[in-house]
Amino acid sequence: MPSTKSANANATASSSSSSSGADVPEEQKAGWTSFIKSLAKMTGDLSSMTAPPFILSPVSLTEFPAYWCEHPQVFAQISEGKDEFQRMERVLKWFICTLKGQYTTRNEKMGSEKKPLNPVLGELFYGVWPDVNGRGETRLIVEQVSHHPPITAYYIENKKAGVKLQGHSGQKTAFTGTAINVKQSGHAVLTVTPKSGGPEEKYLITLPKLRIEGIIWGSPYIELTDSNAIQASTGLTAQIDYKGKGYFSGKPHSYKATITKGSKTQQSYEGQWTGVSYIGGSKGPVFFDAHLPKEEVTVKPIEEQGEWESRRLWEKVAKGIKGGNYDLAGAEKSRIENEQRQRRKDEAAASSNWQHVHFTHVESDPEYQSLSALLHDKLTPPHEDGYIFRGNF
Ligand SMILES: CC(C)CCC[C@@H](C)[C@H]1CC[C@H]2[C@@H]3CC=C4C[C@@H](O)CC[C@]4(C)[C@H]3CC[C@]12C
Repeated sequence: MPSTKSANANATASSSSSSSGADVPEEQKAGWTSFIKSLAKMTGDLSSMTAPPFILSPVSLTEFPAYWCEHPQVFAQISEGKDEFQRMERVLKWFICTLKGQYTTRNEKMGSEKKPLNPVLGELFYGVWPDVNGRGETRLIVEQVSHHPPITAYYIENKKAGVKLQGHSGQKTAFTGTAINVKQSGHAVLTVTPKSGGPEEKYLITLPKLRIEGIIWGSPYIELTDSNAIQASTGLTAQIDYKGKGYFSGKPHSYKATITKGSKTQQSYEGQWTGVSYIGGSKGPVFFDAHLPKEEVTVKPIEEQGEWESRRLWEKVAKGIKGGNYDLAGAEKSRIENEQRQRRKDEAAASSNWQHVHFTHVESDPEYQSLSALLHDKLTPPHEDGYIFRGNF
């Protein structure tokens, strides 16, 4: 049984800190225990739950879409693939290269997975990766398009390279007693204009499931589970299957991927998304090495940001969390939340709605609809909401 196996592997990995809450500061142990108890009663959205200070991150979820482009070179080079297979392989490589940043950065920077700041409706995040060696400038636009449930929409474009990504993301969470299962909602569509000529290509990217382990010890980390897919308008499909410690290789953060056309397998890949992966089997040529240095997004100084921009909006809360001044952090957070509640009341009274700045909501995303039809996958619903970028940089 897969579940037993992963639970055992995890227990072994953490045997040095076997007593519950071992990594929790002494004075926050009671708070951690009651947080775990409240997880059991959670109904799918833990973003608004109160958690003890040691587990709080000073970074808002609106910053997370930047993880899609911390290797801007790999992103830009997708359009230089010579044929549809090469371009799909480059899309897969780019997707795999984002995973380490997306799912392990907080552990690396802050010692464990943390609870991000829960964005307010209308929160914005802008960033850029400069043009280096003529690869072109890459721009990022993020907007929080829903607060309940939280949904973040984003748009990333390198005009010169002819590569752009539009997507949105939300999460449904469930507590198993020892781990948090996270199902991601939303999807992304990558549009590529091949440098070799020919029509624009679209790639639908579905999102993997997460399991947050290490909760009991107070040192959460993410393992990816199940699978996700990349479906190209050219008919090529990539499927990525994830396994933790003890499955494909005995190593955590492992994956296997295949590129297929119809029922024909074109190529397979395997390895660790946090390390090295190989073409064919584990003895094949290197496909991707995750030790490649990443480039963090460049953001305007806070003084030059507008009041809805994430780092300016959360400035004092972040300062409080970073400096251990949790009273300040708490007071500022309440001030922001009260202000939001008042806005919603005023809107209701005026029968008006909050207007998105950069995205238009559609009930069924037409690109999703046509690409998911090619994917022949029972787990992928035929329709999903879309947040379409209006083109206003
Ligand atoms: C750490 C424990 C106690 C609290 C858990 C907080 C939850 C809300 C956090 C922990 C890890 C977070 C995820 C980490 C990485 C990503 C990938 C990104 O592309 C979309 C958001 C998403 C999917 C985050 C959603 C929120 C998340 C699930």
